[in-house]
Amino acid sequence: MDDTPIQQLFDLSGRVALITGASGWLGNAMATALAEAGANVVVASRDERKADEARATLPTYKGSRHHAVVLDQLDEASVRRGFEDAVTKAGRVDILINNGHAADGHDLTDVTADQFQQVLANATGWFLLSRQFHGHVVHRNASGCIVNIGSMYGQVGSYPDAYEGICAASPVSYHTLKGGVIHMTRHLAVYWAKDKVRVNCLSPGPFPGPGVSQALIERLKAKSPMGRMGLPHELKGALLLLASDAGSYITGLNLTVDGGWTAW
Ligand SMILES: NC(=O)C1=CN([C@@H]2O[C@H](COP(=O)(O)OP(=O)(O)OC[C@H]3O[C@@H](n4cnc5c(N)ncnc54)[C@H](O)[C@@H]3O)[C@@H](O)[C@H]2O)C=CC1
Ligand SMILES: O=C(O)C(=O)C[C@H](O)C(=O)CO
Repeated sequence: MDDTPIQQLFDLSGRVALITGASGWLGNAMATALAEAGANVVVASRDERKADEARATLPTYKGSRHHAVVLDQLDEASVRRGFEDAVTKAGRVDILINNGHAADGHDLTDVTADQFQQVLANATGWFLLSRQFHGHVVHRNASGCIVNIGSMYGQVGSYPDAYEGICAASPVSYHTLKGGVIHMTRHLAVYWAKDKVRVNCLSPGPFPGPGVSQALIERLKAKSPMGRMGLPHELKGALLLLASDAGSYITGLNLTVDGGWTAW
């Protein structure tokens, strides 16, 4: 019986966490959660300046140090270089958060094959980064964990009139991507469990950022059992459960944080 006190189970002191898209709306909150739990955070972004700005906002505890690397998940060479750069700067990587994404604005009627493929390519990038991370952990004979950021829209479709008259409907390519990411999580979890690499998915519900119109927020609120939108800090607890020793026996899970959206 391990009698580690509960406070220490969530403690990430001394660990290194790499997070993609950390300059974004939810990425910044999740990077902050990792830093607040004591981790050394490596902020990855396509843009060097944005990565460094996001790094500079993170709190430090007990001598933790944060770093910034450039990584475009749609470019295989950039994924490889970005990960190597993270290892060079931080010494190693223990936790990988696949969070970055860019969806197209097109729906069923007008999306082209190239646009659709481009969105699905985000899953390829997450897979390549995960595979490199897995190799790194195995090479060090260590343990590690991956958290993929899914979506409620990887589990349920959006209702057809949700966006009508307000903006383009939630894109079909994005829904396909997120469903794929949730299932890739399960597949990698099963294969890599023996290598002490846990793989889980954290799927947010509606967490509209500053650019989302009030009209759409009202529509989404009307559908949400809790009657309100999620706030970025409300992902922190779930992220730390999956990324810390508190979740040591959890792998292959899709943990949904959606105010009840997918419950009905
Ligand atoms: N905001 C929401 O309501 C929800 C968000 N999510 C998921 O949460 C994650 C974060 O979303 P938000 O913070 O809202 O989005 P955001 O647009 O604010 O941030 C996304 C970040 O990903 C980065 N990114 C885009 N393409 C990239 C690439 N090729 N390589 C590396 N980084 C790239 C962007 O630069 C940006 O920093 C995404 O995976 C999204 O699908 C899921 C459900 C709901
Ligand atoms: O990005 C997702 O996945 C969403 O669930 C999107 C939000 O619900 C939304 O449309 C408001 O940001």
